[in-house]
Amino acid sequence: ALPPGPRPVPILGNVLDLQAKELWLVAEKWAKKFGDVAYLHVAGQGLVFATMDLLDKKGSIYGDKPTLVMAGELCGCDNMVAFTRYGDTSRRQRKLINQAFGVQVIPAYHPLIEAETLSFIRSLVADPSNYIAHTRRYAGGMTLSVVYGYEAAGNNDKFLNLGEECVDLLSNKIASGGGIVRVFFLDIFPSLKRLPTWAPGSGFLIKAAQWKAKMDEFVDRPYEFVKASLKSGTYVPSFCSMLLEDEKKCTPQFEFDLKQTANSMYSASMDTTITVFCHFLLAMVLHPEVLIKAQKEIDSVVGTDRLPTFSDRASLPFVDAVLSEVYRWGVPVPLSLPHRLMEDDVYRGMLIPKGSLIFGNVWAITRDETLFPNASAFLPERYLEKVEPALAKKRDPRSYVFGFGRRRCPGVNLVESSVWILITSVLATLDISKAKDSFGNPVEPKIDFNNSVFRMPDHFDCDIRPRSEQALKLLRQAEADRS
Ligand code: HEM
Repeated sequence: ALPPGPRPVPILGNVLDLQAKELWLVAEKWAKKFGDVAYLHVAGQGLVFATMDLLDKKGSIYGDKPTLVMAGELCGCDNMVAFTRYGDTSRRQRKLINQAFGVQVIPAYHPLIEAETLSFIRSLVADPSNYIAHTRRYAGGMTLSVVYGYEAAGNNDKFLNLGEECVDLLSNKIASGGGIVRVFFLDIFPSLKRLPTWAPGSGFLIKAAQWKAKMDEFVDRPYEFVKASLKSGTYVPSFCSMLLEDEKKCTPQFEFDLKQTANSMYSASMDTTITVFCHFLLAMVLHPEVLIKAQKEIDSVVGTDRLPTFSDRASLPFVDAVLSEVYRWGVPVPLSLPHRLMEDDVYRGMLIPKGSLIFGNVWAITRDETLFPNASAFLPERYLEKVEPALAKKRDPRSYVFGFGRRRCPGVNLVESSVWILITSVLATLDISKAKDSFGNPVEPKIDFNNSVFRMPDHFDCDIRPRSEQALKLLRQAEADRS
């Protein structure tokens, strides 16, 4: 039999069950009611919400991606790494990413990451309320630099703006998780894509053509920048320039792979990092006791005469616990990205049909009270407890917030370094608290989630300021040392 799930209506199935703005909240209820696998369908297309290691265990049959008519065929995103079908292309793409961001390569970027972190903190001090734009500049600027050798010109840079626009199009219009039904409608009735553009209800075709033009620009323009700078000899060494130097290797296929992969690395780095940083900020605003405890740890290990560096990490276990809890409590991608099952599978006697789309029910895992007592509370201390290695792995948010199996996020090594130094440096130099109204009373942050793929809080007010004169002096000093 199929796994259990909410009762479908005839023909259209569970369309109505999938309409929620924060679909992960509903998916958590399914996990409670139906267990670790819930099955739904939309006009026969199976959807599985899984809370356990289904996706990891049989990687070879769970590593595929769906062909999405809207995102792929109509909007030209089918060669983005997160959408490529499992096989030679996805293997070639992931090999390239590993060359850029494999665990052994990351230390080479430490100086760049430290410089970008410093510039991020400077921007936060100068203009604290624009923390989202600064984080985009930080994460996007870093990937633009590593991948294309391109230095972004401030927050208003043309490639950063293009990235912002296209990632938003992609996650909220073209391939949204919550708006899943919109995608499926076309995937289930693909003949709709042949509607003439004058036909009633065909507005989406015109939109798709506009979106495709934008997405093509997003893929082509930064790549053309590298090619042009290589030709004129003005290039700054980068992942692309390094691979393009060897002309013998530059077959059209290779260039196509490189261009797509470079774009995927750039596009995947921004909203993810913004989401994680916003959750960190929010946690600090709501939990001043955690902020103070983390600052004390940094002061006792690093002192106040220098900024933290990567070599301090092993001596800062509480800061590491804060980062783990930010991942778990914030859940940046709460339903992960869907995988496609390549053949029928039997799990605990239940049949999961070939072609089903499998969503990691990551939100439900993070709210599981047996793994995380008092799960909705922000409690970094839970990660300081010594537990059996197997349980520690199960509780480690890195086992699920970066996705699963053969499609697990290949940017994770970069994130582990860049987000760690980012929050450690912020804790060392800045104070974060609730915003104040005109009478000086603290204002509760207003939290809302309106992005369907990333659990990204809308902008909320908070107060960010230097911790002390000494912290400002250190920042100025570090800047002078770099220039
Ligand atoms: C805090 C930041 C990040 C988080 C939380 C995150 C999370 C994720 C998740 C949940 C997936 C889906 C995995 C799956 O389908 O099972 C994913 C895929 C991906 N991520 Fe990340 N990511 C982050 C940053 C980055 C960065 C900086 C890069 C740049 C290299 C990156 C590149 C990718 C790519 C290319 C994929 C598609 C992989 C594939 O389908 O084979 N991510 N990420």
